Amino acid sequence: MELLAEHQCFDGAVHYYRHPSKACDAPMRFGIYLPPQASQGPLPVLYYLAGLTCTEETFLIKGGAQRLAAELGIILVAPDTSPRDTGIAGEDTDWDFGSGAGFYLDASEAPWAQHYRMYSYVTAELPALLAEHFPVDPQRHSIFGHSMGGHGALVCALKNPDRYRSVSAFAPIGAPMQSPWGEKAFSGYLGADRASWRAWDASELVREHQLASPILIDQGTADKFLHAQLKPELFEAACRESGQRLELRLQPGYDHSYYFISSFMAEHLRFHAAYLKA
Ligand SMILES: N[C@@H](CCC(=O)N[C@@H](CSC=O)C(=O)NCC(=O)O)C(=O)O
Repeated sequence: MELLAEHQCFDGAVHYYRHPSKACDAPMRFGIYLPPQASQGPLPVLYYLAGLTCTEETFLIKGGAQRLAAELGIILVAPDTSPRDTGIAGEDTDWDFGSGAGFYLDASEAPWAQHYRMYSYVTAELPALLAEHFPVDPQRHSIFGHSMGGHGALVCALKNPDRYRSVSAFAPIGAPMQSPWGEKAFSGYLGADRASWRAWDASELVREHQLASPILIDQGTADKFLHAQLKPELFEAACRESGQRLELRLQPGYDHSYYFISSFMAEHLRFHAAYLKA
């Protein structure tokens, strides 16, 4: 692992690393916030999956989570949103597909399948790497995210009900099979057979697997992507039908930005802390 940058922050530190990833067959980057308590022993970990166009820096710069993470003694981990510079033709052409848009799934379609394996990276390779190098408690992991990453967090949790203690999301894509962003990504990464897409759509997965803890979602009502892309009502309906407990909070006047995310960050951290400390 190569340390790219280190910044002291609320008596702890933000570090950025690059490392060779087996899952993605490419170098990957991630950021980590180590609160001051990290010098004293294993701590719980909260993963944050960022949205389209973001990097491993976006959440740690704009999310406003470190002050409370330092108080609560929680390690924050923010992976990049895709592999980069893989050499795949067209990788950097669109902002909503390819670089910065890995969708936290394992692609099955050439040429993406070799490198675009963000699900395996986030749920298996990265936790193993963290366990080797940082004082993380392997029994206490939770996950949250925004937009594409909010959906990714839901998928990671729903596919691994025993691995994550809690999941929450800011303005997640609620049902990617019924969203232009999702249809574009799934067509490219998974191919034309829509039946295979269901394994990567949270509104489908929640019909098969329910979580012991309730899911928390915040959604701004002034979000320009709300009606065309995010459609939280579809995820809400799937949760209702399957019996999954969900708290979907519509926040009047808030948009899709980190001004919205940072406004509710403390509530999400406290939500996760309740499960991580138990
Ligand atoms: N380029 C786009 C806007 C891209 C955008 O809004 N990205 C969001 C995530 S969207 C869903 O995954 C984001 O978090 N951006 C980073 C930020 O700092 O706000 C457009 O033209 O609309």
